[in-house]
Amino acid sequence: MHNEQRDFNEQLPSAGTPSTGELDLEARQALRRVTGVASTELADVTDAEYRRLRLEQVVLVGVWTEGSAEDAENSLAELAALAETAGSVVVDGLIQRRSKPDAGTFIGSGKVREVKDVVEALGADTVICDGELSPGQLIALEKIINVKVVDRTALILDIFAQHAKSAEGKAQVELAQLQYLLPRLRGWGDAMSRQAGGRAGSNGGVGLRGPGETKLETDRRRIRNKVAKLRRELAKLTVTRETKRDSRTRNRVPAVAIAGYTNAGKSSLLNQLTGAGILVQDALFATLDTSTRRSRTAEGREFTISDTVGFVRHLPHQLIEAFRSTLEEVAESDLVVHVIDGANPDPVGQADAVREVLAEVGAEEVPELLVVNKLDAVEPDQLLQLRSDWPDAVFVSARTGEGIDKLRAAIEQALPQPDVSLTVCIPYVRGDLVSRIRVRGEVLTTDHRGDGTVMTVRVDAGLAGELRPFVHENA
Ligand SMILES: Nc1nc2c(ncn2[C@@H]2O[C@H](COP(=O)(O)OP(=O)(O)OP(=O)(O)O)[C@@H](O)[C@H]2O)c(=O)[nH]1
Ligand SMILES: [Mg+2]
Repeated sequence: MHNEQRDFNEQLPSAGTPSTGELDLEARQALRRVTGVASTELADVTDAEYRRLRLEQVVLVGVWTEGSAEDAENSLAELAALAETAGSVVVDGLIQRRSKPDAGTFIGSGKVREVKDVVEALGADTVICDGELSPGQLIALEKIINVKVVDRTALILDIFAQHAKSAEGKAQVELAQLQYLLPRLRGWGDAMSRQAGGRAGSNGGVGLRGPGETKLETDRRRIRNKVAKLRRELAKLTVTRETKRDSRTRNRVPAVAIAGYTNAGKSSLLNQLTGAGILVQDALFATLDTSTRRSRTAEGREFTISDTVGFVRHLPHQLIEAFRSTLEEVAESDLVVHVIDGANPDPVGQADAVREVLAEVGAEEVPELLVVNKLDAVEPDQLLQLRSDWPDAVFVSARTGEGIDKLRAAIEQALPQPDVSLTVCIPYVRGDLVSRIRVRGEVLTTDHRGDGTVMTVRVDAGLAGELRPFVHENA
């Protein structure tokens, strides 16, 4: 027990070190450093501090509780893609059919022995379970199988940690990791009883945090402090983001958000639409930071279009929570372009998963434009099926560019339309207003006169308000 605790403690900054930005970085890296997990000896792996998962040869284990065999296989195939994205080699995958996961060991105890045999035969060093397991289940499995056991949630958190780039993204991921970690710090049993002795006894005085306190309690307290600090940092970043968004709202530039399942081709589409040059990868969660580009409709009206983090089935709730401010941007956009990978075996299931997350962040009211992507790679039968499932969807290939013009037109159509018609006389010194009208609205007629330009225009309500002083009385 002592050894296990010591390991974890070494990975946190010591309490007395001055708090600087540098330390934060150090703390973050320290938390993820791999210490003592090179071997798969149980002694090294049973304390469940959040380690950077060093997954090499992995065996996947799933429980098939509902749906068809195909659904279960798709789910495991997705887990395999996640594991590969995290940098591991999948050596085997096993699914057990059960009415529900076993409370103690996730899969049935008989099956655990089989997994152990497979792990030994293949020389695997990690087992990844397709679900979110309780700390107890993870411990029980590790005890029997004798290698590291992690769950889907930890795997996704790890990929996010590897891919986070911006300060905000990193802070969001770290917050999610720590919240995942908190209930998983081990050693409850005897730690708590020692603790109780300390508290209730002579040690409960001034130095409450004295020698009677267990390592575990210290670790927990440090993590809680860190969580509070991250929350404060993120709150500040959220304010900045909101200020930006407010100024955009004031200017009433319509906002389009590209959302969808991970690897659906969201970044590829944004690149096609705007030449944005965003990283495209055949990897899950390649994009974690939203990037926004400006674009114009055929008539020259301006709008913004943003790429967002992809979704996945059973997206860890810690991540949804941590990425809430990012995801809320989707909720506040004027249009969600929901990109679907038409070549995936289960596009409908993926679309449902995306809509679930959208609803959870309050984006279900935003008009949705369905886009089926990867048209170049969809099998003819599946294409027929998709066209009948989603008759209103736009079918495109971000790779070949097919359908992109149609998509652009559909986006323009779905944007809020300028719907206030006015005749205005703009003095020649207010060229700025004329260009704003061109950017945000439509100019129907123009007539240059002595006192200025007389125009009949169609604009949004906000701009109409600004133009009120220039409304031409005897038009
Ligand atoms: N065949 C085909 N492949 C495509 C198409 N669009 C994108 N891809 C591929 O799909 C993979 C994922 O593309 P991305 O644009 O990175 O997808 P994303 O939705 O941004 O993914 P994440 O950011 O990881 O969630 C890449 O390998 C792309 O080359 C397409 O129209 N056809
Ligand atoms: Mg992307």
